[in-house]
Amino acid sequence: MPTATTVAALAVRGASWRIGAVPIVDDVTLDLGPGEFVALIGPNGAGKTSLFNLISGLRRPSAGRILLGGHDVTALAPHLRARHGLGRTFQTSAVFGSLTIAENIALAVQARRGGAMRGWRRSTDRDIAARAEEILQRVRLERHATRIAGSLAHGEKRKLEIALLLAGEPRVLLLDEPMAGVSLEDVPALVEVIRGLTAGSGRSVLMVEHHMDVVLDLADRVAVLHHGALLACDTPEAVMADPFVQQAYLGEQL
Ligand SMILES: Nc1ncnc2c1ncn2[C@@H]1O[C@H](COP(=O)(O)OP(=O)(O)OP(=O)(O)O)[C@@H](O)[C@H]1O
Repeated sequence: MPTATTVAALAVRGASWRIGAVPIVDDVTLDLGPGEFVALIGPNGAGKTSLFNLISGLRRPSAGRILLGGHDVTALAPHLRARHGLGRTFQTSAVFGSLTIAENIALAVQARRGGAMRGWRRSTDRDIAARAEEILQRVRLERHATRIAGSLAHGEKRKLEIALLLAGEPRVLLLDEPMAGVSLEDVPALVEVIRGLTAGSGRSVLMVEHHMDVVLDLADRVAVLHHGALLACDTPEAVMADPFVQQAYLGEQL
């Protein structure tokens, strides 16, 4: 959790989103410190995706603010929030299926470098190749670099999506159900790649995930949404022991 002296990597301040009079996200306040890993949980329909949409800018909050690294981005479009260090994966894939893994990553790095360097100097091919290689290793896909992305199983495709996100040099990553569709035997390797996203990098992660074993393994803190409101946000142990959380989810899968 950020202290008074650190600027939160992501700060959600009193964010609400209503459809008509119905609150879908209800006055949520949540801070993510640099390097912190927070899991966002809650039953189907609790408002997790809607909160992600407010943070990434796909939706404008009815009230409240979103700050990235201390900058108020509430009025900014999604691509402008990316410039403030925000990256988001989607449950649907953004991968070019007919290109290889290496080509997909190199293209993403080139897109980022080309954009960032415009008007000054463009990155050389060698810079791009070196950064693409670094990312390949970080997501542990180096042995599969020449495989066609469209032929990958869910677990590897998910790693590639994370690689494409890393090409954008994000400071805050929003991961939306990264384990969805991934076969059980591929889960541990993907968990290790995701764990590596925050380790030693100062990068922060906010992850929606239904697999509680994955949540408890990865998260520094767990935020619980219930009917759009934040019911609890604490260490995994404290949240699991919280009687309000237990009561709210009695008989429901978290
Ligand atoms: N554009 C929309 N129009 C009407 N209702 C919406 C819209 N988007 C979300 N909702 C409603 O808001 C509530 C929260 O939806 P949301 O998808 O954010 O929940 P969630 O916690 O992500 O659920 P899940 O775990 O199933 O993905 C649901 O009742 C949903 O039907």
